[in-house]
Amino acid sequence: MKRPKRRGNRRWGELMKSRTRARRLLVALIDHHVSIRLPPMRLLARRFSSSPPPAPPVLDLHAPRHALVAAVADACSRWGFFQVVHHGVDVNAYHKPMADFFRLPHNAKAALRRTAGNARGFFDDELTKQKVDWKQAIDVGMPGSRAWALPDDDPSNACLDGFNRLPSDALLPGFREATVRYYESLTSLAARVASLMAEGLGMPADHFDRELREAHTSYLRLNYYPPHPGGDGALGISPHRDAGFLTVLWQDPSCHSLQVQQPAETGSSRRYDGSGGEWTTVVPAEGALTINTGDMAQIWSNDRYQAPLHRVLTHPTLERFSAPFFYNPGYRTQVAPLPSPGRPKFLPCNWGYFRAQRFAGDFADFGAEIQTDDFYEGSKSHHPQMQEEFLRTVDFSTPFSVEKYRPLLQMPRK
Ligand SMILES: O=C(O)CCC(=O)C(=O)O
Ligand SMILES: [Fe+2]
Repeated sequence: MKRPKRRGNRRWGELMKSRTRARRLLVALIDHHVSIRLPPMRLLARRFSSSPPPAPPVLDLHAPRHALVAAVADACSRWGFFQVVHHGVDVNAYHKPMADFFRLPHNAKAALRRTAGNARGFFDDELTKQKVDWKQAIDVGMPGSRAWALPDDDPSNACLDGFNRLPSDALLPGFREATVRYYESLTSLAARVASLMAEGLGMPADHFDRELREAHTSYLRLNYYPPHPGGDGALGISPHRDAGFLTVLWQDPSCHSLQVQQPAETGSSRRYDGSGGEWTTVVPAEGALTINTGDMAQIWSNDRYQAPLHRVLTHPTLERFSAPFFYNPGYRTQVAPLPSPGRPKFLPCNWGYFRAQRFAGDFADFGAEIQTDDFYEGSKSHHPQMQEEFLRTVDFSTPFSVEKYRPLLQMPRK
C-alpha cells in the first residue's frame, strides 16, 4: 500500500531511511553472526530490531537439492540446529506407544533398568554434567547382530552398548513393532541428512555411507519429563552437546522447553564455551522434526559444523515427552577431519572409545566428561593416549563393562 505523501518532511524522510538502513545493516550483521565486538552496539541493534530473536531455521526437504545442501551447511555451521518438514517420517504414529511405555507401573520399567554392564534399558537417574536429570528414559539401539527379529538377549546381539531391554509383547502389545518401525524410518532420514551434510563439506553425497549408514550404532531414546512443581530452577537435562554425528528429535508439540545456546558473537571461529551466550527455545514447527549436529560432525567437519550446547527446562504443571534418535558411527570408526581449508584441527577420535567414556561417566566419577576438546590438536589431554590403549584391548562385540575397564579409565593422567 502506498503511503500518502507528506509535504515538507523530505529531510525527515531521508533521515528515517538512513536510520532504517543502518538498523537493517546491524540486524543483518547480527543475524549472520558477523563479529561485533562492542556490546553497546549489539544492544542498540536489538532494541531497534522489530524482528523476533533469531532461531534455528525450518527447512523443507522437498526444496531443490543444491539449495538444501547450502541451507543445511549454513544451519550446521551457525546453529548446529534446524528443523525439517516433508521428512517422510510418520511422527504421529509413535506418540501413543511411547506414552504407553511411560504409563507402565514403575516396577515394570525398573525391571528393564540399564546397568554398569549394559548401557541399554530404562533409567531415571541420568547424570548430565554431574547433575541428575528430572526425567525418565529408555534407550533402544541397533542390535549387535543387526537383526531385530532375534530375541533381545540373543548372544549374537551383544555389542559395546550391550543388549536391548524392550518390554515384552505380553506387557505392552505392539510396542516392539512400533519402536522398530520408528527406529528404521529415523535411520533413513538421518542418512539422508548426513548425505546433505557431506555435500555441504564438498564431499560426495555417499561419503558417510560406509561409516554411518552401513555400520551405524545409533540409539533411540524415549524421554518423559514429569511436571516439576519445585520452582527451584531444576533442569530436565543440564547443558550438554550430543556425542554422535547428528540427532533427529521428536518434540512434544504442547510443551516447549528445549533450548539451544545462541552462537556467541565473539568473532572467534572456535566453539562457544557455554559462558555468556543467550538461550533460544526451539519451538517445534508443525509436523517438523528437530535436527542437531553432534561432536563427531564437529570433528569430521574440522570445526565447520558446530555441536551446539543445549538443555531442557522443566515445567511446573505440564508433562513432556521427547524422542531423540542419536545417529552414531560404527564403533571402529576413526573420526578425523575431512580435507578442508587450513590444517586439521583434531586428532583422530575413535567413536567406540568416545561412547564408552560417556557411558562410563553415567555410572562412576572418572573426572571431567570426555569432550571434542580432548582431541583438539595441541591439547594436553590424556584421552588420545588412553584411546590407543583401549583400542589394543577392546572387543566391540562384547558389552562394555565399567568394572572391566576401571583400571584403564583410572589410568594416571598426564
Ligand atoms: O528432550 C529434548 O527435547 C532434548 C533431549 C536431549 O537433548 C537429549 O536427550 O540429548
Ligand atoms: Fe541432547
